[in-house]
Amino acid sequence: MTIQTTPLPWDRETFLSRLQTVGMTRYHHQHPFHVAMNSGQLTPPQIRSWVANRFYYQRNIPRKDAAIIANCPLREVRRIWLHRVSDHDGFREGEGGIECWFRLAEAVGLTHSEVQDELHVLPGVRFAVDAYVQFARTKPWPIAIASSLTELFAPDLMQSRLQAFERYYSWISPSGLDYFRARIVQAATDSRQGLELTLRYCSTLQLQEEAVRALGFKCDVLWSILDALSQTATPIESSMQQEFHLRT
Ligand SMILES: O=C(O)c1cc(C(=O)O)c2c(n1)C(=O)C(=O)c1cc(C(=O)O)[nH]c1-2
Repeated sequence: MTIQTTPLPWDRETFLSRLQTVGMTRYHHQHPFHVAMNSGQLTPPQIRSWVANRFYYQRNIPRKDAAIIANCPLREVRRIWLHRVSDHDGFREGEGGIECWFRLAEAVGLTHSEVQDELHVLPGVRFAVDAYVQFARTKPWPIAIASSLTELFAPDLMQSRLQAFERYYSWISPSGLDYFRARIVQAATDSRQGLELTLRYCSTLQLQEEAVRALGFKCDVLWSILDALSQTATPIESSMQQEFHLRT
């Protein structure tokens, strides 16, 4: 008779280091689009395109977080997660991260309505973001929480983005960058909470391995957004080019 033994879960340090390895090797800070952006090489139309497309990500984050809350039967976890929805949506008109993103959009020369109506959102960006929301709707909530852990790596990237924008893209009004200033602090809190929940509730080896895969999946989501932006001559670029050709 063979006795089936359940493999032991990783200890906390091993689990943490597996998660960190995924982030360090696959996070979108290394994508050529980000490297070009943070070294001042993007044109105004490319910046506009990034802002208009990233808006689609921003507006879907609270839907993703609401899906996690809906799937989680533990009120102590829901209590921790709930602020993420209002951080982005605000408590009233004119507040919250999405509103800040609209201000960034206006600062780079986009109108409120073209952003709101998603006029410039690329198919690849839509597919990637929708996949993230669907992932949160359909996966066990601790796994969906683990997929948010890219945020562990976001504050450093946002800090260098902020410096790059102030240095290379001075045509953008500094008040347009408030989203990043606020988010550097929020992302640090969010990722700390997400990490504690992941380490506590992904308590079997199977869940731990799935959490590491979830983080890889999320890196792919963010990477695909930038791939789509890199490979497409966007409507924003085309209209700007037409304007340019008319003037010259
Ligand atoms: O600009 C960025 O590079 C970046 C990255 C990430 C991330 O790593 O997931 C987020 C954000 N920004 C962000 O603004 C944000 O609100 C956010 C929420 C989440 C999430 O998965 O719950 N990630 C991110």
